[in-house]
Amino acid sequence: MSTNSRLRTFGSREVGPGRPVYICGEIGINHNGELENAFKLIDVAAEAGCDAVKFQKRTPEICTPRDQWDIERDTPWGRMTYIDYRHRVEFGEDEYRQIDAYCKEKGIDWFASPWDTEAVAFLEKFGVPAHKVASASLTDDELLRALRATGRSVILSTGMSTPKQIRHAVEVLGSDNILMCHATSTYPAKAEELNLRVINTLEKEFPNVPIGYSGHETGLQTTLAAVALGATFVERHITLDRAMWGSDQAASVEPGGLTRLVRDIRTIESSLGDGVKKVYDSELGPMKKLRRVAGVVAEAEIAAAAGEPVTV
Ligand SMILES: C=C(OP(=O)(O)O)C(=O)O
Repeated sequence: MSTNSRLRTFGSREVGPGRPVYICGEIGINHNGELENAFKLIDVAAEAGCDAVKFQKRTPEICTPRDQWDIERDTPWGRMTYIDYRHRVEFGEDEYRQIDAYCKEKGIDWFASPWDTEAVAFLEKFGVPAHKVASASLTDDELLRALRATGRSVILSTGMSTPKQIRHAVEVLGSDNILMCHATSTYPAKAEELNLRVINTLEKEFPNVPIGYSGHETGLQTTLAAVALGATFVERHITLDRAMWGSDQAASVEPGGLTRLVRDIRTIESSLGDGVKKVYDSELGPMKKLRRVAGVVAEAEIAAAAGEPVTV
């Protein structure tokens, strides 16, 4: 762990205030069980400049309630039972070995949200840089304890959760290794239900925890607003095509949008600065030309004034 209590280690990178926003393209199950789709989505994320891609890892027999197993549904692969479908969209060890090798080749991190403790053990075999707790798992103490025991950084998503449940999850996980994400768990989420100021509420309530944002809205503006409000981690679902089959595709970002999102996040974070009022050297020319009453113009005085509290 870093000496700065609000920085977290994700593999070789530090995440938190003062560090570049860590941008994660959530593949989830938008690969529809096809490794080729996963590779294409990894390409899209790497080319857009994302730091990571993320998957969801479930042990179907544990995560699917027993009374749902035999319910039949139509899928692109024909009519099948729900448990067979859950297996159809789940990658196993061989596929994840290939994903791991491909991400290394592309220079992009990968990790996942384990939905059960067996999935935690599975992911641990790969030395992932972090784990994520999906909002749906925030109340699963057994899973949280297994994640804490890994000693890795854990991203805790807080959609569909009350403040009391969030505080309890933080107690179970401990606050030293977690990064918390504000989220609204509707797909797609309406702008008026994003409540982005919660990012600042969480910052105040958990002063030693970096705060991020996991978005399910359509469009990009509100995710950019989350960065302007201080999100240190951003996650959006990504897709090859929003019209593809699958429950998350419609609320996902397509390749062109992802490129713009990463570009604009980088611009916004560089524009936020350090909050210290100063006169830039580049402003001296316009100052000389435009200011009728000279005021303080000596460069030494300008340099000395940088960082002085502004009193109005
Ligand atoms: C659903 C997930 O997360 P979130 O709650 O942030 O959308 C996930 O990580 O699998």
